[in-house]
Amino acid sequence: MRELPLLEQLEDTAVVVSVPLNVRFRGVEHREALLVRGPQGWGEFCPFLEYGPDESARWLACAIETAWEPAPEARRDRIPVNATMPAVGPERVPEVLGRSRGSVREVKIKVAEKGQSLADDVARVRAVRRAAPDAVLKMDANGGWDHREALEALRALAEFEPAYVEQPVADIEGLARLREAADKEGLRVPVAADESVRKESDPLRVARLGAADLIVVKAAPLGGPRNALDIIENAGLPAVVSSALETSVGMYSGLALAAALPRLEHGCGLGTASLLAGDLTADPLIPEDGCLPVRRVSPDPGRLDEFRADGGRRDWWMKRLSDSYQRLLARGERSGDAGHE
Ligand SMILES: O=C(O)CCC(=O)C1=CC=C[C@@H](O)[C@@H]1C(=O)O
Ligand SMILES: [Mg+2]
Repeated sequence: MRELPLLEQLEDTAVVVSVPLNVRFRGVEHREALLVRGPQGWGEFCPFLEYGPDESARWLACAIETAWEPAPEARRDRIPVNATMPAVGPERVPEVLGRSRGSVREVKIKVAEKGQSLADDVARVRAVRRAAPDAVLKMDANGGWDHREALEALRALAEFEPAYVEQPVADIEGLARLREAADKEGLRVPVAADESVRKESDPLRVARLGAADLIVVKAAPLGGPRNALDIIENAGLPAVVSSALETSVGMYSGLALAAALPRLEHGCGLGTASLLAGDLTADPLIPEDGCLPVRRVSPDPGRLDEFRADGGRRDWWMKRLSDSYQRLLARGERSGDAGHE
């Protein structure tokens, strides 16, 4: 980043919102976020509530980049996306898929949810196959299996010919070991790394250790689109851009990243605005025929009021903003009045 805006500039424009989801996703039922406004438009600072200041600082760098700096040069203006299927029962699958408009070309299905079994996963995947017979399927275990469970799951899921399984086990060495074991069995299921890229101090370790066939990249946890582009280039692996469950306003950082990528081999996980029961705009980024347009979204003032979080939640987010800002300064980012008009 060139220069950070002053903390006061961020605080002056900050609006804290809490938007309900229409289906529980990774334990979240309300998505909280702090929006800031810079010379380029709005940015969304929305680390999940349990994240500490070091991790959150990268999300703030992304919000600032999005609001204060022009997007990296775009190579496309429409992004193919996957529908995202939370760990719901099979009976809810048609309803969730129905929230995307038109045909759905790819579906990413959550598996390995705490308290559920492999049979639950297979039933959900089968229901998706039934509802979208021609769609490419992929699964995301969020590191929820151990080695033995993951191998068993890959065997059970192979019949659906997944494009990949995301983060089947939690750690990088485990991913490498699983790939080797799957290969020995002749299981042709590619492995993607997500948490092993965005939560590691060294996002390139996965690539160095040959622990994944591809990487999942998210603009916010990786410190913004430009940093994410550098990581992808240095990793030398195919990349899938995915959301961090932003509102349609924050989704722009992921769209800008996906638009700038030299190669885009898979649908991106940027269709998650359809998991929100409300959004900050009347024209949300809902996929149509498996694609999203690359466009910035400004919040509607009425909707900002509708979803505004006040009192204790606002105080909590303002403190988080300041803590994360201090971390960015401590990392050597310079503050100035960048972009001050
Ligand atoms: O990739 C997608 O289809 C949607 C985004 C998505 O799955 C996620 C968004 C935010 C937090 C993560 O737990 C989750 C993921 O693990 O990829
Ligand atoms: Mg994931």
